[in-house]
Amino acid sequence: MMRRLQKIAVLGGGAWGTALALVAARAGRDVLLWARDASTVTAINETRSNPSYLPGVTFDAPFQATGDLGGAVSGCDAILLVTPAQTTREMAKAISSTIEPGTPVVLCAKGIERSTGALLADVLADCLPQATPAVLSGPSFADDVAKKLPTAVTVAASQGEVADALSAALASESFRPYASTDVAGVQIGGALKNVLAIACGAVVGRGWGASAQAALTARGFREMTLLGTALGARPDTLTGLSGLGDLVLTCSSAQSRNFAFGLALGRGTPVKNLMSGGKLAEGIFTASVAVDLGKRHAVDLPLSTAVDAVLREKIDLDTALASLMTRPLKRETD
Ligand SMILES: NC(=O)C1=CN([C@@H]2O[C@H](COP(=O)(O)OP(=O)(O)OC[C@H]3O[C@@H](n4cnc5c(N)ncnc54)[C@H](O)[C@@H]3O)[C@@H](O)[C@H]2O)C=CC1
Ligand SMILES: O=C(CO)COP(=O)(O)O
Repeated sequence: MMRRLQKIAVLGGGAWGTALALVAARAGRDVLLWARDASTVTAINETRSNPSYLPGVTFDAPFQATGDLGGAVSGCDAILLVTPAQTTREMAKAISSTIEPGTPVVLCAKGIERSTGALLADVLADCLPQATPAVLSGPSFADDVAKKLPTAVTVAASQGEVADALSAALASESFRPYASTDVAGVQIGGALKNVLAIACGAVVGRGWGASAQAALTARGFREMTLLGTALGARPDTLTGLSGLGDLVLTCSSAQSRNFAFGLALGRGTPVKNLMSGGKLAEGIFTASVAVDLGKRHAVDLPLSTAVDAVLREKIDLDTALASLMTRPLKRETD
């Protein structure tokens, strides 16, 4: 059995990093959060809150923040990496000289590296080979988690005992991790659901109705299943919390930033206005790389392709809908 993981470093001072630091602190761990922005470090240490990212939440369990990355990582038992997906490589490189061999690094971002098409665990294997990669994903809004609302997620590592130890380190009465060994499957569900949530938001924003929203969610799940299994995901992972569970959450709630992005798009906000600034919507980055992966693995991804084409302003939403509705008829499971 693995030893208890007591000292946890959380890298990333945004909404999800802060919520996960609270999760670990509630579970009785010693937590140090690293944030890039000095104002976040000061707010966490002096006001027990992170008003820029989690307004209205005062922490109910103790943890400290620091701006010293090496100091946060040095001597820790596990690292939760919670910066945006596209920063994974630079973050992994930045901690490579400090991390102890074998330390679990839990990928908490939801995305695929845009420049290479690599899953984030493969990015870690590439530039931080001394770490033990793990993934945490599932239906979990940072705000809900920070407010101690009941949440369940999946934690995967290729060695089951690592996944079990991480689950035990984070579990509390309001946060229930399920352990898995399907590292690829857990990553793919979390990445793809963001693209589909943009599409669902657009359907709602454009007023195309709840029937279309449900159809898109179900056909989106089909895309997730086809691409996921082509990339090595296990089907039972994709029907679990990190796949179907998260897809249902983000395809149905404007609390999702990806859904909210699509909603604004559907209501007529131009793509270029939505792209400039605003909240992080990881699906924007994942859409094009999902399409590339689909081509590479000969998997047809009509919904992700439509989202990508709309985001690139190659087609508008009405054209996207028309092209989806008039595709050649086919058997549902073909
Ligand atoms: N917010 C949520 O409900 C959930 C978010 N996630 C995932 O967690 C990841 C992070 O999301 P959030 O924390 O919500 O985003 P956020 O926008 O709230 O925070 C992002 C944080 O990353 C920092 N950051 C940005 N670029 C950086 C860089 N180059 N180096 C270091 N730090 C950098 C920002 O300063 C900020 O502290 C995303 O992949 C998201 O999909 C996963 C589950 C839930
Ligand atoms: O991943 C999430 C919930 O599981 C958060 O979704 P958004 O990034 O779309 O807000």
